[in-house]
This record gives sequence, structure tokens and C-alpha cells, in this order.
Amino acid sequence: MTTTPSVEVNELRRSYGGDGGYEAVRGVSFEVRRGELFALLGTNGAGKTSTLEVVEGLSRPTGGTVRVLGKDPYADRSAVRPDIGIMLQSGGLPGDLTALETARMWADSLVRARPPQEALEMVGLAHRASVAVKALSGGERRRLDLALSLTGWPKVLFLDEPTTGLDPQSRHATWALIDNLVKEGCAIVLTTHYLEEAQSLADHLAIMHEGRIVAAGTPEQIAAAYPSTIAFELPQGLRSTDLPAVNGERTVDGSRLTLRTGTLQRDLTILMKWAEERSLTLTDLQARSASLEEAFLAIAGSTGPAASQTLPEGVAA
Ligand SMILES: Nc1ncnc2c1ncn2[C@@H]1O[C@H](COP(=O)(O)OP(=O)(O)OP(=O)(O)O)[C@@H](O)[C@H]1O
Repeated sequence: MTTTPSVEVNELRRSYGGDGGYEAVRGVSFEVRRGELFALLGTNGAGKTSTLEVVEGLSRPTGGTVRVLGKDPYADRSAVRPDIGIMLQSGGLPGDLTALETARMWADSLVRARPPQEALEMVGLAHRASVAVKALSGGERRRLDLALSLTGWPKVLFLDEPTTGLDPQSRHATWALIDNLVKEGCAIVLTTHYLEEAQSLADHLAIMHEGRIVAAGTPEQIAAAYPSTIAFELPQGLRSTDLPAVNGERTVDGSRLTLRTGTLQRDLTILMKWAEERSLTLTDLQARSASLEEAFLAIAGSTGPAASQTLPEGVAA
């Protein structure tokens, strides 16, 4: 059974400065369903926050449509607001209240709320409940922002760089919490600069560059659009030109040969057969698909397939 997406964004545009102003979002489309996490990645200034603010209903789009739980989040804000949670990039909370007072004040403003103490426990801040917000560390304040975004039992949660400033242990704990929320059926839109975070949490993701989505799909689909790598030590007395005909582009650094290839299995098989027939040992042999990070770096430099629009089936550009 196909359900209506929790979030539907179609050809979204957003400009700053009115007519003739700067267009920060230039036709962005994506969908997020119940129990799914969608990650929006991109270079600094790519337009992630500008997109998110419109989807959250905080700003009006210049063009295109946005639906959250079937409604326009800007025009129907009062109807949508009780079902969504928002964690902005900077919380701007009053510094003199304690963490618990802040969580209580927030809970009191909601139609239905988790007990404030429980929200603090969920983000590992229960032991800091009586500390003033201004005395919390940057990472602790970030976790308080997250606790507040979870307080209203959101069906849709927007997380703008939720783990920035968190130490590795807190980051992993936050990932586990986010993963649980998704398993419970929450639809989550997350922006991040941590590719590892997107790779581990996202069901699907999009990479934005200069206001547009330039690659979209599962992390594996996006990485698969970029060349795989085969690397090994060249056996003594051999040069790279002695290798059999393989598709990849060859580079040599000292005695280490690296091949970048779009046909990993085929080229690896040819090489293995060639080495076997000559009783050669390919020392330190490594063969691996491209990582999401390599795909991202290629996009950021606009040198990868996203720039030339030659993505394989299943990867939208
Ligand atoms: N209020 C504003 N007025 C004018 N231009 C703005 C405004 N807010 C953002 N911009 C511009 O819009 C573009 C997109 O910014 P946005 O903050 O959406 O990017 P981002 O992908 O979230 O970046 P980052 O990863 O650095 O947070 C940038 O060029 C930015 O300078």
C-alpha cells in the first residue's frame, strides 16, 4: 500500500531580496515518508537551510509547492505546527533558565507534550537539568535544542545539523536516538556536514550545490556513480604499461599503482587472471567502491558525473 508522503517538496524556489534578488533555492524536489530519514547534504551556502525553513513553514516559497502531512506548512501553519518538531541551527534560548525550566516552559506551550524530564533523559541531559542554559557547553545546548524538538511527539522532525559540536560519544548516542524515532514511524529531514552521519542514518539523501539537487538516491546509489578504486604494489621490474587492457585510468605513485574504474568487477577479474597466469603477487591489493565522501568531493568541485549529468539509473540529478 502506498501512503501519502509526510513531506512533499516540488520544484521549490526561494529568493532573497525580492525581484531580481538572489535565488538561493532553484527548483528542489523530494519526498519523505513515514519511518524514513532523508538527509540534505551540500557545500556551505548550497541552500539547505533556505530549503528547510520553507519546508518547516517559517518562510514563504518564491515558487513551487510544499506539503507537510498533506498541508501547506506556511499557509496552514497552525494546523501543521502541533505535528512537527524543529531543531534550528542555533536555538537562541534564554540563558538564565535551567535546562529543566526551559524544557518545562517549552512543554507548557504545546498541545501535547512529553514530560520535560523524559525529553532531557532522551538526549542524555537529565544530570544537567538544574544547570542554567548559559552554563551548558555548546554540545549540551545542542542536545537541549534536540530535546525541545522532540517534546511535542512530532510526526515529522526537521533537524538542521543536529550533531554539530557534539563529541563522538554524544554523536553516536544522538544517532541511536534518531534511529529509534525513525523506527517508531517519525519522518525526519536532516541536514548535515558529516557524511558518515548521512551514510549511517539516511534511507535516501540529496546533495545540493548552488541551489540545486545535483545527486539523489540511497548513499550506495550516489557513491556507485563514481569510479571504484583498485590499488596494489607493482611487481618488481614491471611498469604500468605492462598491465593487461583494463578500463580504468592509471596513476603511479612510487611503486603503487592506482586504477580508477567504472567496471570494478571486470577489471579486477582481468588483473587477477593476468597475475595468476604469470605467478605474480600483487602486494597490498585493495579494491573498493567509491565512498559517499568521494562522491561529495567530486560534486563540490563540480568535476564528477553530477556535473556532466551522467548518473546511472536510480540516481536522480
Ligand atoms: N537572509 C538572507 N538574505 C540574503 N541571502 C541569504 C540569506 N540567508 C541565506 N542567504 C544566502 O543564500 C545562500 C544559501 O544559504 P543557506 O544558509 O541556505 O545555505 P546552507 O546550505 O544551509 O549553508 P551552510 O551549510 O553553510 O549552513 C547563501 O549564498 C547565503 O548567503
